[in-house]
Amino acid sequence: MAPRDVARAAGMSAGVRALAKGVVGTVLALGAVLLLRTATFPGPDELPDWGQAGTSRIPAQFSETERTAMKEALKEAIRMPTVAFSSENINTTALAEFGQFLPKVFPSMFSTSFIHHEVVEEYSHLFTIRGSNPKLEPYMLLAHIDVVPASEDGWEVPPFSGLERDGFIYGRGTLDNKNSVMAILQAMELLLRRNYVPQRSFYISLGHDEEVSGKHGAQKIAALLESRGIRLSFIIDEGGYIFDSFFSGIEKPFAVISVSEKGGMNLMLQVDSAPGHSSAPPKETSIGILAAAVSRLEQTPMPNMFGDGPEKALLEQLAGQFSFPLNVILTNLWIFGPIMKRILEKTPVSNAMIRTTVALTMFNAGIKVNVIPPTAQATVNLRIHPAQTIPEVLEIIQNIVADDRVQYQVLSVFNPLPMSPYDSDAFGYQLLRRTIKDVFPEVTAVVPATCIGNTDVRHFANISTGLYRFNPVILQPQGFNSFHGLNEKISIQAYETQVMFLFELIQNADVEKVPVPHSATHDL
Ligand SMILES: CCCCCCCC/C=C\CCCCCCCC(=O)N[C@@H](Cc1ccccc1)C(=O)O
Ligand SMILES: [Zn+2]
Ligand SMILES: [Zn+2]
Repeated sequence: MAPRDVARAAGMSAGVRALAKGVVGTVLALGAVLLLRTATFPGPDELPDWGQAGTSRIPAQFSETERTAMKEALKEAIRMPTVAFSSENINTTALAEFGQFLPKVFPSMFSTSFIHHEVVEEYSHLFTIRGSNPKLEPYMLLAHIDVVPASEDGWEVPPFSGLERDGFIYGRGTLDNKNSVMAILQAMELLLRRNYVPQRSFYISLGHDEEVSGKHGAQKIAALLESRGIRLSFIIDEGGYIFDSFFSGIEKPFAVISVSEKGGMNLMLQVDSAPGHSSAPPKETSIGILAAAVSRLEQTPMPNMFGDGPEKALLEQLAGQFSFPLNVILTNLWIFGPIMKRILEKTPVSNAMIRTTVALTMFNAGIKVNVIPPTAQATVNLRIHPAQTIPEVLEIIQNIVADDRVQYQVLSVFNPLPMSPYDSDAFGYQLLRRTIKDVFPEVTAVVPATCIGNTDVRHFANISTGLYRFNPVILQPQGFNSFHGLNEKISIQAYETQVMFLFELIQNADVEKVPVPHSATHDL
C-alpha cells in the first residue's frame, strides 16, 4: 500500500461522523432499554509500575555537545544515498560507505568487550550485546539502512542533502528508516559512555534491502540466528507510530503497535490468443479478455474479515478517546459491529485493515499498432488478511475471474504473520506501552493493529512469537505522506525523543517479567 493512503484515512472522520449522526437516534432509543457499556479501558496512566530497572537507573539527559553530535550524525547518515532500486540493483557504494561510517560515530559500539559486531551479506549489520543475566531471554531492535529512490523534483531541499531548516532535518530516510538505525545505535552509545551494562542480552539488526524484500539482509540475519539456535523474547521494528490529528474525533495522539502483518502475493495473469491483422479484429482479443478479468478483480472486494484480527480491540481501546456518542458505539461493538464493519470499508487504510486487498500494478500487452497481440499479461499485488490462507485467496480469485482462458502464475507469495500477543503477560508489548507512557505523556491510548504493509520483522517469525512494529515518532498526515514521498523530514526534537525512548526502553527491558497490574479488574 502507499503509506500516503493513511492520510486519506483522515477522511474517515467524516464517515464516522456520518455514522454517529445516523445511529445517534438508535443509540438513544436503545439506551433506554439496554445497559450500554461505556469506555473503561485503561490509559497508560493506569499501567503497572515497573519500578527501577536494576539499582542504578541512568537518567535520559543529554548534554548540548551530545545533542549537537547526534543531529550531525543523522545528517551525515542521510547524505549517503543508500538507495535500493530492486533486489538486483542497490547502491553498494553508499551501503559500503555507511558501514565505514558507523564505527566513526559510534566508537563504543565497536570497542566494548560485551558487544560483538558482524557484517552479514556485505552490507547488513548484526550487533550482539551480551547482558549480565543469562536467564533473561534476549530481544532484538530492528531497522533498515536502505531507502527508496528520490529525485529532486518537488523537494524543498535535495533529498540526500541532510539539510537543517526550521528545526527539521530533511532527506530521504529521515523517517524511513535511518532515524531508527541511528537512534538505536545512538541510544546504546550514550548508555555505554555512562558505563551501562545491560542485564538482558539483545541484538541490533540493521538490514540493507528492506525496501526490496529483505531477502539478502534481514532474512539472512534471521537464518543465521536460527542456525545458532537463538530464540528471542520479542523484536521491535518499524510499522506502527503515534498518530496525531488523523481523526477529528480524537483530540490526543494515540500509539499504534502493529501486532500482525498481512501476507503478500504477486500474481501474474496471462491470456494468449491468435495474433492477426488489426483491420479484421476478432470479437475478443487477449487484451480485452484480460482487461475484463482484472476489472472484475478490482470491482469485487474480497470478504470483509472485521472481527478476525486485532481491529475490534483497536476500536474498543480507542473508544475512550472519543466523545459521546462515538465512545458508546465503539465500546458496544457487540451491537454496532455490523455498521462499523461497513464504515471501515470506506477509506483505503481502514479497508486494508479488514480484508485482503488486490492492487493491479502492471499490465503488458501488444507489440505493434496494427497487430492483434498474441499475449497479454497483468500483475496483481495482493496483501492477504491474517484470517485468510493463500489457497483460499487463490480460489476466490479464480471464482471472480471465472474465465478459463486466463492462466495464472504465482510470482512470489508469503503467508500473513501470526498475531503476536498483546495481553497483560506479553512482555514486549507491555514494555513498549510502559516506555510510551514514560516518554510520551500526551499519548492516552496504545492500541494493537495489523500492519498493512510489510516489514523486515516478518523474516524472524521462526525465532520469536513477539513481533512488534512500532517507531516512537509522532506522525501527522503530512508526515505520513512523506514516507516514500516528497520532503521527508524529522524535527530535531522528534529525533532526540526517539533516542530518549530507546535509551529508556533498553533500561526498561532489564526486568525479569511483566509486573502484576495495580488493579486486577483492568485489562491491559
Ligand atoms: C482507526 C485507526 C487506524 C490506524 C491504522 C494505522 C495502521 C497502521 C499500520 C501500518 C502502518 C503502515 C506502515 C507501512 C510500513 C510499510 C513498509 C513498506 O513499504 N514495506 C514494503 C516492503 C516490501 C515488501 C515486499 C517487496 C518489497 C518491499 C511493502 O510493504 O511494500
Ligand atoms: Zn521502512
Ligand atoms: Zn519504506
